[in-house]
Amino acid sequence: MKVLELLATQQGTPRIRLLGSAFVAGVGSVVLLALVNIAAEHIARSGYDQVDWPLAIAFALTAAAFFGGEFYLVARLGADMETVIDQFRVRLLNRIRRADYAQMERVGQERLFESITQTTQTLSQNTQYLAQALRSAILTVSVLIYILWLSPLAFCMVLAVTLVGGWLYAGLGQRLMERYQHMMVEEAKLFEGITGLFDGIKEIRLSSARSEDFGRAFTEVTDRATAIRTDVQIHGFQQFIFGQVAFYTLLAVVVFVVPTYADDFRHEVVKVTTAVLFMIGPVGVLIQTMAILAQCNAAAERMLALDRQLGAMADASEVVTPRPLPQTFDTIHFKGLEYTYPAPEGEQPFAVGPIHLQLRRGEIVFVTGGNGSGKSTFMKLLTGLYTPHFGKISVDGEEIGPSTLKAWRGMFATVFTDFHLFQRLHGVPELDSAEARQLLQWLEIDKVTAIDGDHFAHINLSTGQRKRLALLVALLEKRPILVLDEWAADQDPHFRRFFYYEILPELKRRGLTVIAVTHDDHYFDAADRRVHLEEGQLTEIKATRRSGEVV
Ligand SMILES: Nc1ncnc2c1ncn2[C@@H]1O[C@H](COP(=O)(O)OP(=O)(O)OP(=O)(O)O)[C@@H](O)[C@H]1O
Repeated sequence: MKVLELLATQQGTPRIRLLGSAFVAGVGSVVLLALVNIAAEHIARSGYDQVDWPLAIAFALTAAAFFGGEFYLVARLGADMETVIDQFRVRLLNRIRRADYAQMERVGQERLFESITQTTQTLSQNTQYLAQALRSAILTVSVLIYILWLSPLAFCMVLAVTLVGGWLYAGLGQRLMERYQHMMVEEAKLFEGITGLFDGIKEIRLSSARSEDFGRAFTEVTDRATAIRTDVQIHGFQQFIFGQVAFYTLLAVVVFVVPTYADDFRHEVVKVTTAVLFMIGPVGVLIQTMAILAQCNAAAERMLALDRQLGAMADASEVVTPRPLPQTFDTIHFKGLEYTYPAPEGEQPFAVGPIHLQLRRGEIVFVTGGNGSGKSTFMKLLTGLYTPHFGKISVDGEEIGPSTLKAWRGMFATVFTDFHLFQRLHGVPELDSAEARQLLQWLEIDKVTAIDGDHFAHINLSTGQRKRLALLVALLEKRPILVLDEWAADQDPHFRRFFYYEILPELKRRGLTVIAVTHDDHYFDAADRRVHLEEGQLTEIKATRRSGEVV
């Protein structure tokens, strides 16, 4: 059971607690059943004249222990399950934070998002059914043990029918589970389709051909999802009917078959039949919750598989002891850096490099190149998001390896084209509110937002304004190298000029090294150097500074 495996990942002793309360509930149920049978036997033998107080008190005490154990079992399982889901969600998110970026890109964010949210939701919504299924399983096993005590032959036959029935039932369950997993995959595609509709609503509105094509494709996806969902329901019901048939077969075996082989069974037949009837409730609940249990099991399996998958994707820097790099540097060397994307068979993969480049502290370097020339890939290589397949990076002669990778990444503050602006200033060391206010004014953004404690008052702004806030965060991070990817593209002409001729020189004066991807050929003279990418190959371009100096 993957659910129990998942439960075992929780710190503390949830399994021992569960087994303890399960034992109390199981033993309690059998003693209750035995007391009822003993009382009935007394009445049958001696008639009824007054309440059998010792038996009645024993019944009341056992019932109290039984219900107490059951209550604890159900309540604890719910609480333990919630805790384990919470711990596991945090564990998965931590694994994502520490996973290799390139591998994460390959897996795809939607898949990870869907896996984490859907599986935790399935488990969280069904914890009460899980507890009921566990309680029913315990009662069933306890009653079977009681039947063994009453009549070994009846037990063997009941067990044989239960095992054969259980085996066939499990086979049906396996088929149900496969279909359920298939259904989850189809539903994930459905979810992706809906996300695509909202994300691409402009593109869809503007092209009726695209809109119709999208509609057709989406209908195919929903049809498939509906068909597999119906199939899951049919298989779930088939399994339910089979469970009922198996139960009545069990009763028939007790009443018609066992007495044929055991002469003295007539003394026990009523007790065994009572015991089998006592099982009706728990077995019924087990049957009803089996489909839910299968869903929870599939969800738990996906969570465990995701955990293993993310564990195997751990970033190289996470498995070694990190070492710091000097706070300042003079030169950075890139020697023969190469990176190739995996490509489908028969297709030419896109490759960047070999790149040979030397960066000096305090330089403003522009990176130019046409669309798809590899600028963003180069930026990811440069900042350590991608690990080069060949070549090396060294800072003042010290080669970057897994142990210095974190420190290397820590040298960069970035604003990528697909940047994300967090409302809270995560990771900004000792926020100086006077400096933050000055930066807000300098970046001409103080009229539309403010910094309130450790977060921005508003971030629901235009892309250009949000980019200014992202730049502000990057500057507050106080890293020696600032990487900007087409930062000025969303700024108005006034602020674009201000950025190239005021902001960049001021950052240089403050000692920052700036590496900026840009298409703004009017402002190429704002850079100290320009490197150009074409089909992944980097070359240095002789540039003329504003002053007329050729560099
Ligand atoms: N995640 C990826 N997986 C596979 N190939 C990729 C991936 N990202 C980029 N590529 C390939 O690398 C090429 C260069 O992409 P890159 O984003 O680096 O170019 P770019 O110069 O930044 O382009 P643009 O100016 O359009 O943003 C793309 O054309 C694509 O073929």
